Parts: sequence; structure tokens; C-alpha cells
Amino acid sequence: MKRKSDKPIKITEVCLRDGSHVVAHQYTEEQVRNVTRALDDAGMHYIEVSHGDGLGGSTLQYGRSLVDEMKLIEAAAQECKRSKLAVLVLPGIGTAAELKQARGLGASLVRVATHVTEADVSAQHISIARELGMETVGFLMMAHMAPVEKLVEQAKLMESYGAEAVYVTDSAGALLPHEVRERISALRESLDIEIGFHAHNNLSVAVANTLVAIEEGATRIDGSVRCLGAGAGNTQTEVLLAVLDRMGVNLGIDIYKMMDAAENVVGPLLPRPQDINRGSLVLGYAGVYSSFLLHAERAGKRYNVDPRDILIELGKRKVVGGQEDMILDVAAEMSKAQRLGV
Ligand SMILES: C[C@H](O)CC(=O)C(=O)O
Ligand SMILES: [Mn+2]
Repeated sequence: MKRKSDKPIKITEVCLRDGSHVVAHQYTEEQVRNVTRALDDAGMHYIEVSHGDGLGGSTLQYGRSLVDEMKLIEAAAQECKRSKLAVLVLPGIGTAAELKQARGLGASLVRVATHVTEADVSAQHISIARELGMETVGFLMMAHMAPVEKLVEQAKLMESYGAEAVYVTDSAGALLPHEVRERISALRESLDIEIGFHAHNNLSVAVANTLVAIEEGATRIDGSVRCLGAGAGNTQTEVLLAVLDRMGVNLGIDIYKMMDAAENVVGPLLPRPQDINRGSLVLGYAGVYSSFLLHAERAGKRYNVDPRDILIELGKRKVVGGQEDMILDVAAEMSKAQRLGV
């Protein structure tokens, strides 16, 4: 494989954070320990643990966690012998106090996530993370919603605040390979820091998109074992590692051990197969935030509305992360319209 960066590729495994959406944030301490131990043993570079919506996400709006995420972070930290522990924080949801607590428990990297046009709200969290001595990464979500020039402008803001890498985050799994190529390439030309890529597999192109991102110079790459992430999940980590190995890129992570972790440890946690069903396909097709899938399915049941119609309407209204309450509103409106026959 020809890569436009000579820096080593670092993988962040997100099944214990993005996968938290899939299990409605019901991870137990034992599950987190078992998964972390298996990933650490395989040599995973970074393991991310937080509520699906980041530190402090356990609320009515986003869904309550079964176990306090700080307990889960602490448990994961105790299992990490080689892997580094990462957390995610969304300014406006997670606070500096929570970031400090996570740091104290052993998290050494933080991704500060904002909507793709709202990087300015990340300044304070990025600077606090740097003061805490954490590796600090910007995470521009719903990257398909901004034109390339806007994305570059926002990434440069994060760089100016002190981020050491910036991610193109395809939260809706809506980006096509050529769109990933133009985004990563533009960032590589404009930034001095590392570039990352986080995919969702709603249109079945997560691995392909990730390969394009790596070719274009992305060096921070996310994956989830067995696709255990929101919607149809993320780039399937063990598959990506096997493909990269076939392409001559060995990341020092044991592929057999990853396959075993996928089969024996993560597989049993899946509430249902992480395939591309009607709902997840619509997420990618309509460009809707992947973590809305479960909420839309629940709202659909409650109001007797097809979840696909809810998702398509949310896409039309350009609803973004943080507006989860709109899902119920839209479902209620649609149900009323159905009853009135309008
Ligand atoms: C808070 C989100 O779930 C972050 C993420 O993984 C994404 O936007 O995708
Ligand atoms: Mn995600």
C-alpha cells in the first residue's frame, strides 16, 4: 500500500465506547474488564471507554448507564498492561472535573468531540486536557455535513487550540470513498498535526473508506471489534487488521488474538447481529447520526411509525447529536399526521 504519511498508524478500539450505544449503555464492569484484557493481550494501541456520548453522557436525554463510567474506566485501566486508555468528551456534556477524574483513573488520551461546524466550543477542553498532560485529539463529528473548506477551517481551529491530531468523523456512515479522499487530502495539505478517521458502516464502505483515509495520510484510525458501534457499527477492527496485513502494513497487533477476542469475548455481547438492516442503511442513506438508530426504533414502536420515516425526516431537518429529544417530537408529529390522514 502506498501511504502519504510515514508516521506509524495507531488504532483506537471503540467497542467499549461507540458500542455502548448498541447495548443502551448497559455495560457491566466484568464485560469491560474481559474485553479490555483481551484487546490489551492482542496489543491494541488505544482502548476507548466512556458512555457512548462521552464523559457525563449518562442522562435521560442520552440514556442512563448501568454502571458509573468512572468505575468502568477504572476497571479498564487496571486491565491495561500495554494498551493506552482513551476517553471521549463532548463540551457541553462532559466537564473539566470529569476529565480530571478520568485522567486520575488512568486515561492518557482524550478525544474532544464537536459537531463539524462547532470546533470553537472545544478550546477550553483541549487546553485543560493538555494541562493535564493528556494526548489530546480533536474529533469533528458528522463530517459529511460540511463542505471540505469548512472542515479544514474547523480542523485548523482545533490545531490552534493545541490538538495533536484531528479526526474526520463519519458519524452517519454517509461518506463515500471519494469524499473521504478529498477530506483527508485537504487536511493533510493544511495541517501540521496528525489526521484521524472514524467510520460507520451503514453503507458497507467503512473498511474501504478507512483504507482510502490511510492512503491519503490518516494515521489515527478507529475500529470496533465485530462492528460493535452505533448504527451498523464502525470499521470492523479485526477485518481491517487482516486487510492491512495483506497489503503489507503490519501494526504489531496480533490478528489471531483479535479474531479470538471478536469470536469469544465481544461476540457474546452483541444484542443482535451488527449487520446492515433497514434502519442502519437509512442512517447512511439519509446522513443521520448513527446513535439515533435505537432511539428511532423505540420512538417508532411507541408511536406506531416506521423508524425509516422518522430517520429520513430527521435527515431532512438536519438534526445533529445533542438533539435526541427531536426524535420523539418527530415521531409524535408523524403519528398525529397518520391519524389525521394528512
Ligand atoms: C458521541 C458520538 O457517538 C461520537 C461518535 O462516535 C460519532 O460521532 O461517530
Ligand atoms: Mn461513532
